[in-house]
Amino acid sequence: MTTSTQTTPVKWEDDVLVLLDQTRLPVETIYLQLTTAEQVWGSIRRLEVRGAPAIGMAAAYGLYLGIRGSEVQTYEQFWQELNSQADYLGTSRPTAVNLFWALDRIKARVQQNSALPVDELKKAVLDEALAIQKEDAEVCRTIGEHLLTLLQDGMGVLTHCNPGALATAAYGTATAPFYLAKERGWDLKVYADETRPVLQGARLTAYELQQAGIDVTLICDNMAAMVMSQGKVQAVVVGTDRVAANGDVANKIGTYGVAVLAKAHGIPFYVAAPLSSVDLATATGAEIPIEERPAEEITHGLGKQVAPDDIKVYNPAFDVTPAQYITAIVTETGIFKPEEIAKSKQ
Ligand SMILES: CSC[C@H]1O[C@H](OP(=O)(O)O)[C@H](O)[C@@H]1O
Repeated sequence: MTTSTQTTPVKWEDDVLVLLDQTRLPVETIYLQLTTAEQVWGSIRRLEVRGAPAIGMAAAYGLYLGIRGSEVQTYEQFWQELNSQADYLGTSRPTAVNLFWALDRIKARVQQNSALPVDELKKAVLDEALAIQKEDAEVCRTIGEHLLTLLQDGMGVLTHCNPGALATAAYGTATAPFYLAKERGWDLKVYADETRPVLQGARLTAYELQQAGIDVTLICDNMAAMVMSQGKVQAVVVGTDRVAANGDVANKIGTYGVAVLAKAHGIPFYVAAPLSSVDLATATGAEIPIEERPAEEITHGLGKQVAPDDIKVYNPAFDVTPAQYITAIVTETGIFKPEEIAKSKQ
């Protein structure tokens, strides 16, 4: 199902979790071999694996790595160990709800099979992790099909951060229509915001779309208004880390500003959201936990000091775009007005 031009960020091979180290792209292609939950926790925290669906997939495999060597004998002991490992992995990053969704899904599978011996419960954990990854590729492709109905051949489309194949099992969420458009011979012109501070747009989106032969142009974040005013962009499509029940959307820092600009220029602003990112238990965006990251990501952003020693820094990794700025949220179940996002799960 995956096209050969896409890079796979997460693989389960020979009983080892293999992650493409996204901190080294686009200069180096390095694969990490992980065998413990602690290693997975560190990889998620350091952004070696990142992007909401990919974080969920990695955590799912991490949960298996955390319990596979356990010597517990009874279901009760296994359940306790599973919960302890899941709680630990859940502390790696706070904003992308896919992390918690994946861990909860595995716990539910174990609960449903509580009569099985421990060895078979372990196998069920791995099977569920594999299923999560397989389904994600299908989900992303379906989101892409829906998004394509909102776009037209020849359009300019702006995106922010990396909601791409590198963030998912395949296709990406917001980038899925770009891959599908390419398959159909359409000519979409993608504008990728570089996405400060750690440049996922420049390092990852520009890289993966270029690798796939998709027409992509890299711009600095502060060029989006100019590009829109010049009529180069007819739609914005972004990903998300969590959608609240009222249609507010958390995504990479800077997304809110792009949404305001899009509204000011009369450009539709679409959010691609797998249902694993839709969190109806969180009422509004104000309740979404926003990760704050180390000051060094700003003061030494490109491996070089670019700010004075001991400067005060504020580094929120995400912002919340209020529902009023969002034209539609696109999930695998269809296209929804933000205020009607609950219908996506019915
Ligand atoms: C489809 S992935 C959603 C999301 O993940 C990114 O965050 P990060 O790279 O920090 O994990 C970004 O917000 C993308 O839009």
